[in-house]
Amino acid sequence: MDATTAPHRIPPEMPQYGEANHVFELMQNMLEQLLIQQPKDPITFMIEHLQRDNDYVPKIVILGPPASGKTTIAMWLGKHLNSNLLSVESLIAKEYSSLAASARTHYQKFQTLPNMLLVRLLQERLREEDCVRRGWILDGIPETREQALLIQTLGVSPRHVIVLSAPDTVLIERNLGKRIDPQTGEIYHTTFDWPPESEIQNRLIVPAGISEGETARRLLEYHRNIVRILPSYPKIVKVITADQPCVDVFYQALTYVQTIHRSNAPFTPRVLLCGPVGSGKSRQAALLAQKYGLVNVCCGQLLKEAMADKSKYGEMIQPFFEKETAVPSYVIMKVLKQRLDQQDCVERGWVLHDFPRDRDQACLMDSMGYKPNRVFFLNVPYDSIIERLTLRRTDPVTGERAWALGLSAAPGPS
Ligand SMILES: Nc1ncnc2c1ncn2[C@@H]1O[C@H](COP(=O)(O)OP(=O)(O)OP(=O)(O)O)[C@@H](O)[C@H]1O
Ligand SMILES: Nc1nc2c(ncn2[C@H]2C[C@H](O)[C@@H](COP(=O)(O)OP(=O)(O)O)O2)c(=O)[nH]1
Repeated sequence: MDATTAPHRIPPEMPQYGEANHVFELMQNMLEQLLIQQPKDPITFMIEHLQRDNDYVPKIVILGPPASGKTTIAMWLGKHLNSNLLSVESLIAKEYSSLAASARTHYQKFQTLPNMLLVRLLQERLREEDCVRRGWILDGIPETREQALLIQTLGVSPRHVIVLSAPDTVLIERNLGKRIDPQTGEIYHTTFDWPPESEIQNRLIVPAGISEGETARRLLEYHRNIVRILPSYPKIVKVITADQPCVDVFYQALTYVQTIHRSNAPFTPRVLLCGPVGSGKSRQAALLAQKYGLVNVCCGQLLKEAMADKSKYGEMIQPFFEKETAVPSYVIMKVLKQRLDQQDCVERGWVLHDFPRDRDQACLMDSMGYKPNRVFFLNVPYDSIIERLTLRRTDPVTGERAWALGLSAAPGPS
């Protein structure tokens, strides 16, 4: 096939640049907001969106039955992440908002809000600069599937949804000990979280709606709704047991909200296997190559092939093999570059082993622009390695390795 009909070669720098700068996610988030907000002037909107650079601010929903600790965890997360805590109470308490004023009236009468009113209140709040810049944490919102769907049509999509769970009996018992500081809004508990300062202790109040009957009624309401809400958030829900100390719940929640979900960006695996001889690099490389369609690149094998082909690098390598001395890193890197730049490695990705073997080689590889995006270090006890190496057999024809115990050999490098 001549150069005019050969497929267009994607230079390896392109996918690497896209991955390193999260270009795909950047464009995907901007496009998502563009289609949701439908601004009159898309160009200005896109420029402002990109300048805001708020694609990774917290967008968290915390759901759970009464007394499961939603507000407690939401408050602690809000402080830790410097983000905004939004609950029904905080939304209707908003000042200088006619919407909030009418919501307050309705809430005082019926202790609940119509779905559309709540969602419009939420939309008004999320558009404010602090929520745009520092993200938000919804405490107990949405309460119903209808609210979840309405919120989604507004384009408000959380990145992480945490669902707290605990047995009803535990929650009914727990709620009886709930106390609130009217000055700060902080939540305490007569048994699990009692403030040390006597000044705070003295001013704590017993909140409404914590009696056994009231909690049981709210639990019934919650169980009926939650099963219909969760399907709105496939793949981003994490259930955390709330029947454990608050601090443990908090740290599990914090760990989860700090994870970044896999994006839909095209991903070319560039895997590096490190580890002592006999740790299983060749075997794992062969299995990874087989499973994910990667190119299995064994550095040692490459050097032998270069010598067998009597290529110019092969002639440079030959003397070092004959004298059984280390081949200079820059020569190895040239052979490696030749292989990793081939179309199959660029398109399918690669799994490399037997190189780099030291820091200098790793820095050389990095400086040449070959940056693995997954690195595994195989750590095996010394005795196991000795046993494996004594039992290892290599096929002189195919180079495949197997165990003297008859373990089938995984396919060798390609
Ligand atoms: N993991 C926990 N272990 C023990 N007590 C907890 C735990 N989490 C919260 N609490 C206590 O339980 C009570 C209820 O907590 P919180 O108000 O945060 O729950 P909630 O889910 O927001 O409840 P509601 O939905 O009724 O507002 C508080 O007194 C709080 O201190
Ligand atoms: N028990 C056990 N043995 C393994 C495993 N991976 C590889 N082996 C065996 C197969 C080989 O005979 C020997 C060394 O494996 P290898 O893949 O050649 O090691 P490496 O020198 O490439 O790192 O150990 C493994 O995961 N478990």
